[in-house]
Amino acid sequence: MTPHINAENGAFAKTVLMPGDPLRAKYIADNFLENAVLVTDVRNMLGYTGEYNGKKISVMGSGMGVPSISIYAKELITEYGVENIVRIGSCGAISDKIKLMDVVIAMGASTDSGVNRTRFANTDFAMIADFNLLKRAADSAEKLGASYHVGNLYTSDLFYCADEKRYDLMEKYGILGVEMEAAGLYGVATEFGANALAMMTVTDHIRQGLHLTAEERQQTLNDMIKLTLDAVEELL
Ligand SMILES: O=P(O)(O)O[C@H]1O[C@H](CO)[C@@H](O)[C@H]1O
Ligand SMILES: O=c1cc[nH]c(=O)[nH]1
Repeated sequence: MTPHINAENGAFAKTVLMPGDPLRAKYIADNFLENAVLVTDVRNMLGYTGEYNGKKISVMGSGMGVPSISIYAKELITEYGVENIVRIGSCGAISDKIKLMDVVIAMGASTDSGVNRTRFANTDFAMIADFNLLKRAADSAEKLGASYHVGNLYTSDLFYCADEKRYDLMEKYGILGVEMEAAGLYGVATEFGANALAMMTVTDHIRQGLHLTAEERQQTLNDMIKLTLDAVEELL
């Protein structure tokens, strides 16, 4: 057990899906996994292990922001032997080329967070996804006919960012979506030798001021969960 995870040794599968919201972890366990059991609940950061088509898989909330996901991802890898972590989250789009409900697969994650510079001698380490997970996710999106984009994400420390110019710069540099954890997850996975991928559905359009309805959120969430489970099934 760790300060933040009260699961027994061996309680997690080698592949863990990580939504930000712990209730989304419960939703996935209840609706998409078989024989799911709660394995950790410290601070209500719920984690479950169950089966997908008879193969062991876990799902656990990460909380919001780089510090939160960094704690859980690090402990899962070093204390529970987790090998693959796939973040399934939401993001805001900037470019008009990206639409609400599209899926964004983060080949790389740019960030204003300082953690990766802290890690890498105050220089810039390119935070990238594991290629095998990335390819599987893109193949799964293709197979399911999802509207998806693969490229650079922006992980922000601020959800409420007053600097509008920052979005101009992001658009110019081809950022597909803004969220708050991927660069942290990629940093932890790189440091501790695991594989990571972040996939988001576009729930908000920052420029256009658009947001999904509750019903649309549920639909995109279900689609992304299915896409992700199919993408990782062969690795379970
Ligand atoms: O929907 P999740 O996975 O929580 O992701 C996004 O939503 C939260 C902000 O509302 C941040 O965690 C951001 O990254
Ligand atoms: O971090 C986030 C997540 C969803 N939507 C946003 O605009 N930002």
